[in-house]
Amino acid sequence: MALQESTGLDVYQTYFEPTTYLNYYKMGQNPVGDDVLHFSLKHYNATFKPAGGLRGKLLIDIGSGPTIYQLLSACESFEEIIATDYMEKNCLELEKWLKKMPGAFDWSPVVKYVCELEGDRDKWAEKEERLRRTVRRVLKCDVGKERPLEPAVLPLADCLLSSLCLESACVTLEAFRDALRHLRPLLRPRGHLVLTGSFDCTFYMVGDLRFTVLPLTEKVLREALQESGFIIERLEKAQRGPETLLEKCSDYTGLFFLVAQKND
Ligand SMILES: C[S@@+](CC[C@H](N)C(=O)[O-])C[C@H]1O[C@@H](n2cnc3c(N)ncnc32)[C@H](O)[C@@H]1O
Repeated sequence: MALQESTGLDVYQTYFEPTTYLNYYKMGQNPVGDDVLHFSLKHYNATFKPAGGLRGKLLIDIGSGPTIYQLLSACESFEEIIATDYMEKNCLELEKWLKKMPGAFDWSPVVKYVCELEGDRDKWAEKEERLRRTVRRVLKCDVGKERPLEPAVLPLADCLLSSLCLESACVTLEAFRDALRHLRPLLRPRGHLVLTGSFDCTFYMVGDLRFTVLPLTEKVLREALQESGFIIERLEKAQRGPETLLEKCSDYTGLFFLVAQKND
């Protein structure tokens, strides 16, 4: 037990406000959100590119939060995507966008940016529709459990993706390793894990509220993946963008994007 809830208080359920968190992803308005978007979208684009990129039937996104940016490239190369989160409120916020409900977050600047990376900015509306068709379910998930998606029974995934989730969900290294161990059985043999996160981060703010993060180093990250039965194929890193340095909403020093393969 070393998740955020180990204090007895379920920090995410109690305090995390999806619409406030989404302010990070108003492109051009939040330097930290832009830092994350520019870095990760570039690497998602390269990872899921049509020629030689990862592809398959099922991709499961772990700890999606209220966000869809992480799925915009993958929706071109996977037949089905399942989004998941620990919080019902985040799942509802995702459903709002998927079902085009009033008040849904406007992802179009981010979708246009990804379409530009893919070579045709004008295809953004088509891509939004494709993603809405491809995300088949939004499920409850808890990486602290041996079976994170229980009671759902799913086929083995060809790819697991998780962005900025594990180091937020786990407050100790032991819990981080356990979470990787819990996720592994969801993946088919030789399936891929696409993981993004931050280095040396101890907190991030959502509005006025502070969320604790497990500070990761490259060494610790590599060891945890190896011990959990993953072989890292690619590890991309970037230092925190200079334009973010005055921002006090988080103390991360850099970002990582990795692709690893389940080793059996
Ligand atoms: C920093 S947000 C990341 C959201 C999104 N993936 C992104 O890239 O912006 C951390 C997410 O982890 C989720 N989370 C917290 N504890 C969790 C747990 N035990 N299992 C799964 N997800 C969890 C939170 O609900 C939240 O959506």
